[in-house]
Amino acid sequence: MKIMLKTDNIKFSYNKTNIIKGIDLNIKKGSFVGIIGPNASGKSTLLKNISKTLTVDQGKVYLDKKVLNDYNSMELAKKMAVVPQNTEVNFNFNVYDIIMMGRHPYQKRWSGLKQEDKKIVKNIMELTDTLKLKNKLINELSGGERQRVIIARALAQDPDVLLLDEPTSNLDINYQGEIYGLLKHLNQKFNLTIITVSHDLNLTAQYCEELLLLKNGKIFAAGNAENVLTEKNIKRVYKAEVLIKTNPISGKPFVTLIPEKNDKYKNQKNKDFKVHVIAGGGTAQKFLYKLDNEGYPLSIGVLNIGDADWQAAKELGIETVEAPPFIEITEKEINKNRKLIKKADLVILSDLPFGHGNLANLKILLEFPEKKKILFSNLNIEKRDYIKGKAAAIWNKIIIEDENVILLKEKDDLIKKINELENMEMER
Ligand SMILES: Nc1ncnc2c1ncn2[C@@H]1O[C@H](COP(=O)(O)OP(=O)(O)OP(=O)(O)O)[C@@H](O)[C@H]1O
Repeated sequence: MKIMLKTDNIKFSYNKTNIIKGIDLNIKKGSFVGIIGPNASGKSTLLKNISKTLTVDQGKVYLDKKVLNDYNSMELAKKMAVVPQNTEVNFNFNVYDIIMMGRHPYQKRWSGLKQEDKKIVKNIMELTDTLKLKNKLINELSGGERQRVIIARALAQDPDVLLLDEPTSNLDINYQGEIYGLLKHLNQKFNLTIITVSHDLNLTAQYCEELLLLKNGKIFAAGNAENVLTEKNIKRVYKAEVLIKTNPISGKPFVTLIPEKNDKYKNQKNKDFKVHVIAGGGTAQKFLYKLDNEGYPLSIGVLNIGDADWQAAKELGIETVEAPPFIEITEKEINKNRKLIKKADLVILSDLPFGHGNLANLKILLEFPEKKKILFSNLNIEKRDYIKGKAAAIWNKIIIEDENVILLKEKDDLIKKINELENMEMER
């Protein structure tokens, strides 16, 4: 496939500070590439290097096989258009005139606007939803409106390559989707090569077929969204803890920040009282967040993968024994759970329903009569027993015979109760 833009080991410094530290790009014609990376990793500088806004110190940039520096400005403007990060315009022209400026490389000196230019601009204004702004002055527009006008002006250049630096940073959620939808449309219909810089990992994952993850002036990872947007890569590059799920509609990765793990200002209590939770079906998710927030070291199991409690445990980074859904928990998983219970100072049994698949999660409590336990008793066990009284029989045995059981009706009382137990433990 034809290479539209290529760089060979390019380097660039601002005042002797090396910013771009050797980058090789091979961008195919008609591709849609997203450059991502943390603040100051060099994304905008790279974009400026490949658009001749800044000339590289070392290495070469080729646009359609020709060295970038050999293009004159008019030739380059017909081939490549740039939507910069800062879309402020110095002169207060109206929207129509601003977009028409994009036709400038095609106009001969002294010849006025051609019918064709007018037609192209009108089409682009329709595509970008800027027609209604036609007579407004550019400096009277909102940030988002101005951004769409600047994108329209770039499209009016009818380029082969479109470079955009954070094209949706000023846009509301509706226009974010619309602009990326428009870019995808132009990419697919007209084979326009598009390179965007963005901080929006999810929009990039959704629309760009290739991602370049920059770290400190170098490419850290490149490829499709599934390979680039991994929890490990994001932790290494952004130093952020995220959870990557799959967008159920597009099948693309979806990145969620885990606030609890990234909050430097959070009161880190780091208690020394270990709590193991047995739950399922989303019966524990609320109190898991509360316990984590209180600083209790937590473990949980055995949970079905995909269950709401499993999701919460993952988000909080809790040590979890997990099992595939719809099949009975195996001896191996039970054993892992056993080990975690052994290490815990307290076990909490949530008011989960029991079936054949998870009965082992209840039975295991019989093995630990000496361990402090909190059992939620608000929901009658008979109502949660889907195996003809088997679960109820075990539950009743535990609450009758086990002296370390505390029955709790209200989940809201949980923290208070645990604090009491923790204090008793410390006094011993
Ligand atoms: N004109 C300049 N003069 C000197 N240093 C600059 C200049 N422009 C950028 N830098 C520095 O170069 C580094 C890379 O900046 P750049 O704007 O390329 O990063 P970025 O990845 O686009 O960041 P952001 O995500 O914050 O927009 C930063 O440390 C920045 O301070």
